[in-house]
Amino acid sequence: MADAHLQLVNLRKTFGEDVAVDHVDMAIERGSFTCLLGPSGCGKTTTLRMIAGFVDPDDGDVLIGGVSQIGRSAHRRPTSIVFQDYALFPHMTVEDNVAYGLRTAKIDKETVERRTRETLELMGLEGLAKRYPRQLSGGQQQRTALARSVVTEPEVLLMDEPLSNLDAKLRARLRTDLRALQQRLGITTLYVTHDQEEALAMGDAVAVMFDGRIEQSGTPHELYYEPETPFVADFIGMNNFIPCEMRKFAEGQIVVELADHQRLEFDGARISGGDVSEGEETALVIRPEALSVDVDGSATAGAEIQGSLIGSQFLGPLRRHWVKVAGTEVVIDEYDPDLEPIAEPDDPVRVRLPTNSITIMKGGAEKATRGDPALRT
Ligand SMILES: Nc1ncnc2c1ncn2[C@@H]1O[C@H](COP(=O)(O)OP(=O)(O)OP(=O)(O)O)[C@@H](O)[C@H]1O
Repeated sequence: MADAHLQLVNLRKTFGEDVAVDHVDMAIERGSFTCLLGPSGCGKTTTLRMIAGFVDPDDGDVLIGGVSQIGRSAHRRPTSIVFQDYALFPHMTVEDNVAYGLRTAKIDKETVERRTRETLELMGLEGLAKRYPRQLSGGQQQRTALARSVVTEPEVLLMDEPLSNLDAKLRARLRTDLRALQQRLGITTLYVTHDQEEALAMGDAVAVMFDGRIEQSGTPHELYYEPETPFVADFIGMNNFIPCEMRKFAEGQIVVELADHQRLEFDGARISGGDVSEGEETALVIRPEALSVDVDGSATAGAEIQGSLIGSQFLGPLRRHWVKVAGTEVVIDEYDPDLEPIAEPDDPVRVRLPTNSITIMKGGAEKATRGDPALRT
């Protein structure tokens, strides 16, 4: 990376027998907003705490601006952290909470006052300066916590699920505010979340973590459209995994066979996770919105498969269909407001799979069988 500001090199942390963080490498660009995304217990917070200096790694390095932070205590690192519960001092006003970090750094009174005032203004908190945390809404507390973290002008801002205590509407709005603020400050930010929608909406880059490891890093667009592992394909957005066996795998021609012996032929498809050999169990991975369903099934470009309708639901902007294909439940979203129910349950239907939206995922067969219980028959 051209200008990696924060770098994690082979970072590892165990708690007894548990490997919480397993050889993690990351390079975070200066001024960028990077999300560390993963399910509960995958090691996100431990990674953040190692960067901040609250947890010592067993192995590896944390570099900021090329300088190792190992052996430096938390308050000597050029980092600042915003916690999920904000951790505001309840007995201090907003103003004193914000000024706290500057006062403990023994900065002169005038500078403390000026920087506190500027930061309160930046956060739109100037009218609340004399209030106590208990007199603030959740969103205002969150902004105060953020103000307290940026007032010391850290090089790297670390955030651990800072929006998760807020209701859904406010959370969605604050994403935009937070992102705008980070861009104005140009501060390198690592943001931990388990919410994939939040990560896609906010991150310049997203690193997906699972079981202590980084499964894949990339832009939100890359993670959504080019998942490299079954975990990422399943975790980011909704995806169908249709188990199949590779029958022919050659340049310009791919033939797969489903469990009910239907064959599909494509002249090309995205292959993910490595080559799939002939005879290998694999899965077709395809998004609900890329599929379409038809009763009469007039032929179009791309592969088609037969199935039977399980049911349909009207969901406002879309109609969602569940179709059983070779023993697997496939979800299909059609974004057409005029769409009427296409058939009755159990009626035969034809599902179209546009070739350019299919990923053949090595190792996907296992995911397809384990799968999401909601998608299993
Ligand atoms: N101080 C500790 N002592 C023992 N085990 C710990 C400690 N801190 C974390 N762990 C374990 O390390 C693993 C990773 O935890 P971590 O909190 O980093 O995950 P996380 O992805 O942040 O999860 P969440 O989203 O639920 O906060 C978990 O199995 C957790 O139980």
